[in-house]
Amino acid sequence: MNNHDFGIVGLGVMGRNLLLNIADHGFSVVGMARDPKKASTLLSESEDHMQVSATTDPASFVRQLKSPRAIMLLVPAGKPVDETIESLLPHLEKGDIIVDGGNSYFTDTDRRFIELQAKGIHFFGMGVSGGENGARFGPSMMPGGDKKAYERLRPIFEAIAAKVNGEPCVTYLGNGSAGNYVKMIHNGIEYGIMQLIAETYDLMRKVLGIKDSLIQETFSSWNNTNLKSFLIEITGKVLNKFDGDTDVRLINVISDVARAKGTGKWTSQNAMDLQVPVPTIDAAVNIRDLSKYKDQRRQASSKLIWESTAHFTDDQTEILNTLHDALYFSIINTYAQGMAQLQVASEHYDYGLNLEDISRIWRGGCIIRSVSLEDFRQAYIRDPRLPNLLLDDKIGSDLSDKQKSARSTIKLAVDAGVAVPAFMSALSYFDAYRSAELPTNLIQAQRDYFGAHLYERTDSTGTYHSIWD
Ligand SMILES: NC(=O)C1=CN([C@@H]2O[C@H](COP(=O)(O)OP(=O)(O)OC[C@H]3O[C@@H](n4cnc5c(N)ncnc54)[C@H](OP(=O)(O)O)[C@@H]3O)[C@@H](O)[C@H]2O)C=CC1
Ligand SMILES: O=C(CO)[C@H](O)[C@H](O)COP(=O)(O)O
Repeated sequence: MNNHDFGIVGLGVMGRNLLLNIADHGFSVVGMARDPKKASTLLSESEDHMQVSATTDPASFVRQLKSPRAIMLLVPAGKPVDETIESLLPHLEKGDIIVDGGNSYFTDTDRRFIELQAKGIHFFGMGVSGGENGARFGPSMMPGGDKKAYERLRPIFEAIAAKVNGEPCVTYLGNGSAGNYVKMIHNGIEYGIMQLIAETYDLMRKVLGIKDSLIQETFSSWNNTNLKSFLIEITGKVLNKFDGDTDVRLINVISDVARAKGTGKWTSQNAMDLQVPVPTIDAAVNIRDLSKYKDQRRQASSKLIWESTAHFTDDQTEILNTLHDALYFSIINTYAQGMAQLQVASEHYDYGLNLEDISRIWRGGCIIRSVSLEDFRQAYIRDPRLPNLLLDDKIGSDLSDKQKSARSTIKLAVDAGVAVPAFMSALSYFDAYRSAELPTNLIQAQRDYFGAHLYERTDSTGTYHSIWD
């Protein structure tokens, strides 16, 4: 049998669900897993109307696909991707297409493209977002690279993508590794927003002393405001889950040691390389790292004492409104940082990104989907080369109105001694970005003092050195 339209290697959370989604849309599919149990799980989850087969053998997998073959990889990033490609290569023919749908590092995608091009195999990276449910019922997908190869598979991806107002949340994004790069930034923004939500929850429980049920109700109700988004929605649901064994809210028995697969760290590392500040994403990565020092944090908690001096006179509803606006302000600042990184990266790597397209395909299906994405889309329609969302008149004036809430929230946290690094970094980013003058003239002078590194003057061109003593 060699009649399947599409094949996926890696039948874990993403691969299995994406394959079932594709089959649900009338395409015939084959999956490959090394573990036979995963192959049989795919078959057991497929429905009568679907044409699905599964195998553990690369040769049989490739044989079952129509030529030229369309194969997607959904295996962990790094070595597993190279190993999987190696296992398939002996069975492939020129003209076949491999799509890497995992969270691969973008430079790996560039390398693989060159290696596979030399063998006549089309290869492109396509970030996929939406988790388990998104993969099964409509993800957001971020393809880049080999445009002709993408065009051949476009009908499949458009059919399975999430739809917003009938528009599919997938579009060709740009050259080379653009697809994996854009997904990396998506995840960096995801880290920032998740950290901001976690800090909001911390302020509610530790500073405002709000009981669990009201915290849960508050997040749920915020999903009916301008904060409406997937991450706010699931926060309400997460906080409403009770532990079957202990009858307490599950959140209260989950360890605070946070794990990470690396895409947030990559965003920060690459931002430093490109000299684009993304402080809220950096803060989110830092706190996940700090969370791992549980023993040290325990010791420090009994040594480094601070008695809260926080006091508030506003009633609870008013304080929660302030917190709401502070969170909104900080989330928009986080998107602004990630989008600014995309704008710079687009030039630097010659991706040719269109930020309106990216905002459009992030409106549905993905983890950072939110109602604000439509506002960003409109901002990029007004100015496709907008260097920073904060410079858009509408977004800028909205944030200027909300900044007061961010300031009072941070004051409250500082007085209470509760860490809010993401809130602080978002406000500092905003304040630094809106400063026509920064104190970095002093840094220039110091550099010239100790290292004759030269400085520029505000009143004339050229570079200068002074004898400072
Ligand atoms: N989970 C999520 O929410 C999301 C994940 N992603 C990305 O998608 C990719 C897949 O993630 P996910 O489905 O969650 O991962 P899972 O761990 O659930 O599944 C990955 C599958 O890859 C196979 N695999 C593991 N190691 C190797 C290897 N060395 N060679 C070949 N196959 C291997 C395994 O199957 P077997 O051992 O049977 O071969 C496994 O089932 C990753 O890059 C991830 O970062 C992207 C978006 C969301
Ligand atoms: O890509 C994703 C969502 O968009 C994945 O869920 C991602 O792997 C989560 O990252 P981490 O494990 O580092 O929190």
